[in-house]
Amino acid sequence: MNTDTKEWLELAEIKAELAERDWFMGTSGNLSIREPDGPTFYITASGKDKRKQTDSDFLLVDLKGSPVQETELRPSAETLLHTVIYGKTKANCVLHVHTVENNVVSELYGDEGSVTFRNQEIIKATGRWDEDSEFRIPIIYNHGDIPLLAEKFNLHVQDDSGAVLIRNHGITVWGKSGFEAKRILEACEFLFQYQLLLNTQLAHTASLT
Ligand SMILES: CSCCC(=O)C(=O)COP(=O)(O)O
Ligand SMILES: [Zn+2]
Repeated sequence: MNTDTKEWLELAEIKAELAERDWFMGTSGNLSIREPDGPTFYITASGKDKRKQTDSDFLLVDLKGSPVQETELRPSAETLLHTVIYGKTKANCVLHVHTVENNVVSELYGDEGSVTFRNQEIIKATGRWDEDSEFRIPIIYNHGDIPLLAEKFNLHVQDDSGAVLIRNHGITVWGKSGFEAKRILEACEFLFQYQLLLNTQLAHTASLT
């Protein structure tokens, strides 16, 4: 496996940054980046500690998620979600992380099927620049059957950038570049932390009155 292509190095850099944030607890998370205009993408190997940097962190797969080169590595168990995005959008990077905050938000708002943010400057980081922009993140059930999960996930993939929460599991975001995908992911996690802190403060204030 060629480990010094531009895409490999970019994905390795993103992975290191997300690891620095401690967003890969318990081997969770998976990341991918598409080869330029290509039908192949690099994806994290399954089950690894993504905080570690090694020459076998990623493997190259096709749009069905099958390795295109001889390898002992297994692609991420959630590769199908990445193939859904690359198959129907012009996205070039997909990031999936489990954080306590994204899990708690997904549980709090899961019955509503989505969580919507408004009146937050950081919404601009998702590409929504109007003052009254809303940012709605769908929340889907965490089906253990990955093809079924991918089918449900597919219903929320239309644009070249976006985000979907999987209930009590994690978030998957995508963008036209690694930079955009990371920016959206960071904005989402900011909004989750804000919402949880706000809920706590409001509950505290209510308990005093
Ligand atoms: C250990 S978390 C369960 C699997 C998961 O949700 C995940 O994100 C990591 O799976 P992978 O096969 O990509 O390592
Ligand atoms: Zn996961």
